[in-house]
Amino acid sequence: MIQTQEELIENALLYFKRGDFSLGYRTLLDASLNTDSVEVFTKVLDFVEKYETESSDDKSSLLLLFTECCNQLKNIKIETKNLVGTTILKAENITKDYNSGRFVLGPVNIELKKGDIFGLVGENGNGKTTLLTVLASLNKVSAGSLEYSFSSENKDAYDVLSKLVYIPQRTAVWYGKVLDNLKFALVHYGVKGKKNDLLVLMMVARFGLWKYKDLKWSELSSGYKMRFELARTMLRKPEIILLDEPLANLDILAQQIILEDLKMMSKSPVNPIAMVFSSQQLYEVEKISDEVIYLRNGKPSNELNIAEKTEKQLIIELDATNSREELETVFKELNLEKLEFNGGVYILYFKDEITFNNVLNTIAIHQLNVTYIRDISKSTRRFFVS
Ligand SMILES: Nc1ncnc2c1ncn2[C@@H]1O[C@H](COP(=O)(O)OP(=O)(O)OP(=O)(O)O)[C@@H](O)[C@H]1O
Repeated sequence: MIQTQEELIENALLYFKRGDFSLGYRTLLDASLNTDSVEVFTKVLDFVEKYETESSDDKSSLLLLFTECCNQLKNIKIETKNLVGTTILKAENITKDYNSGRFVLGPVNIELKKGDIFGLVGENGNGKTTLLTVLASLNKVSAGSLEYSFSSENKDAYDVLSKLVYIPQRTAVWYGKVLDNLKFALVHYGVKGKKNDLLVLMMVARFGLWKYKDLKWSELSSGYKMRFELARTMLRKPEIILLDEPLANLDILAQQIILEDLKMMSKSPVNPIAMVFSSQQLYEVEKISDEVIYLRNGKPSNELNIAEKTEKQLIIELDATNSREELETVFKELNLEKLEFNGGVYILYFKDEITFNNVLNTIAIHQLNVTYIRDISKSTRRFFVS
C-alpha cells in the first residue's frame, strides 16, 4: 500500500509520539526527501543532529522539534506523478543457457510494475543470481524478450541502465570515507554545492549511517556496507533495483530494518521503485513481497505446477521437545496424514478440514512443549520441505 505524503507525515508523528522513535525518524526522513527542498533539509538536519547526539534511548524530549519539522513539511506541496502500477520491466519467455549446458534458467515470465517488490527464493544453485543478472542486462538472455519502460527520458543505452541498479552479493571495495563517497556519487548524478551536502547528509541519516559517516569501507560491518550501497543507490533516483541476497550476513534486527527500508523505498509516492531481491530468509521475504518467485532447477514456481497440489492441505512446521511418537499419538486425533522430520523441525500434514486453531487447541490440551510453530500451507516454505 502506497502512503500519500500526508499519511507519511501523520504516521511519522504518530510513531514518534508512541515511542517508536526509529520508525518515526525514518518516516520523517522519507517524507522530507520527497520534498527535495533545501529549507526542509536544513530544518530536518538540525533535528537529526540533536536526535543522533542525544545519549538516552528515550528521545521523547525531541518531540517538539519533530513536530515543528512535520508542520513545515505539511506546507510543502509535492509533485506525485501517479506512477505506481505502471509496467517498467517485462520479461517474456526468457531463458539463459550457460555454455556448459548443465543449467538452464527459465522460461521465465515476469511483469514488474513500479511499487512492486518481488522476492526470489530457492536453494543454492537454482538460478537466483542468474535471473537477477539477466534482468539487469548484465547477462545476455539465450532466448525470449526483455523490455524496460523507464519513465525518465533517456538519451542513450547507458542512460537507460543508469535508472536500473543491480546490487551484487559481494559489493565492490571503495576508498575514502562514507560521506565523501556519497558526495562524489551525487556530483556524478549532477547535484553539486549546498544541495549536495544536505542531500547526502539526509541520505546518511535515512540509512542509519550518521555515526559511521567518517568511516572507511574496511571499518564498516556487512550490514553497514549494505546500508551504504542503499544510500548511494537512492541518490541515483533509480526506477528498478535488483538485489542479490541483501540480507546475507545481517543479524535479525538489521534484516528487518533493511526489509522495512526496501518496502518504504519501493512504495514511495514520489518515486515508486520496482524491486526484485533474492534471499534465503523465506518468512521475511514473504512478509514484504507482493509476489514470491520460487526457483527450482532454474524453473519458476508458476511453471512447476506444484502449487495446486498442496494448496488445500494444512501444513504445519513445528519444533517441540516432545518425542516424535508423542507428537504422532497426540495429532492422530486430528487425522494427521503425515509427519516428517527433516533433522531440524517437524512437518505435519493435515486434511483441509483441520484448521490451524484446531492444532493450537490440541497443543494446549495435551500441554505439548512446543518451541516453534508456523502454518506454512501457503508459504513457499512448503516447497523446500517436500
Ligand atoms: N557464468 C557461468 N557459467 C556457467 N555456469 C554458471 C555460470 N554462473 C552460474 N552458473 C551455474 O548456473 C547455476 C545457477 O547458478 P546461480 O548462481 O544463478 O544460482 P543461485 O540460486 O543464485 O545460487 P546461490 O544461492 O548459491 O547464490 C549453477 O549450477 C551454476 O553453477
